[in-house]
Amino acid sequence: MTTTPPEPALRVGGVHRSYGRHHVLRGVDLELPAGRLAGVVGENGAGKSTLLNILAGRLSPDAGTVHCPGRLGYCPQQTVLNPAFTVDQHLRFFQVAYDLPDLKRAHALLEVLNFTGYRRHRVAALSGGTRQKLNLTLALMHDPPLLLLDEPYQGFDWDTYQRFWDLAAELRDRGRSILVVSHIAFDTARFDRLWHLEAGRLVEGAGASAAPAPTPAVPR
Ligand SMILES: Nc1ncnc2c1ncn2[C@@H]1O[C@H](COP(=O)(O)OP(=O)(O)OP(=O)(O)O)[C@@H](O)[C@H]1O
Repeated sequence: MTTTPPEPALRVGGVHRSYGRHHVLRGVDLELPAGRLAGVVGENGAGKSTLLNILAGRLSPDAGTVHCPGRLGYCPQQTVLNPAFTVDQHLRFFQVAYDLPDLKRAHALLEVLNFTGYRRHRVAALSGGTRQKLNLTLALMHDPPLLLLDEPYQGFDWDTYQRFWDLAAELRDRGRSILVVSHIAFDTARFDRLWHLEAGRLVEGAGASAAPAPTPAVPR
């Protein structure tokens, strides 16, 4: 009896994207199986956010295909939060948008990321790191099979940075696929696969922007 290999969570082929005459992506190919934690690193301006926007369906490629059979969670580099609303109100809006029966998972994520105490605080009054915790929670709270995370640990303190990686490992172990995009990758050993976005294409391996875990590797 032959068994069909499981469908990858994400399959990308020959993606090109230009802004005017600036040809940013020049044939990106990528396949992400279920239950993998993968990274894309690249210098500032390499096209990482452009790629993630295309994968998330927020931007059209000029050419190429993106196949993603399930739901996805997208954590954008720029938080899309309303400063006038509280953390709880954001959770409620996204509960409706995701059609979730309850907020159990969202509240568990608040605990994991250690910001339950801010539930009634308005976004305007939150620190940058706490806003990013909310940004990440909104991307994860519906527990999708594929996560696209753009600079997800920006602004995190050391403890939260560690909590982020524990959470990512737990999601991976539950079969979720995670693609983390960053201009710099400490702790490269945490990734099952790592690509470098270079001259508009993905090159497998650490590449110039990746650094082995320095001591101390504290993100700022
Ligand atoms: N809307 C736009 N119009 C014109 N050029 C753009 C636009 N968005 C991005 N670019 C350009 O495309 C290139 C890639 O940008 P992108 O934001 O994807 O890079 P990045 O790798 O995510 O950078 P960073 O690490 O600084 O976030 C840059 O040169 C940028 O100036």
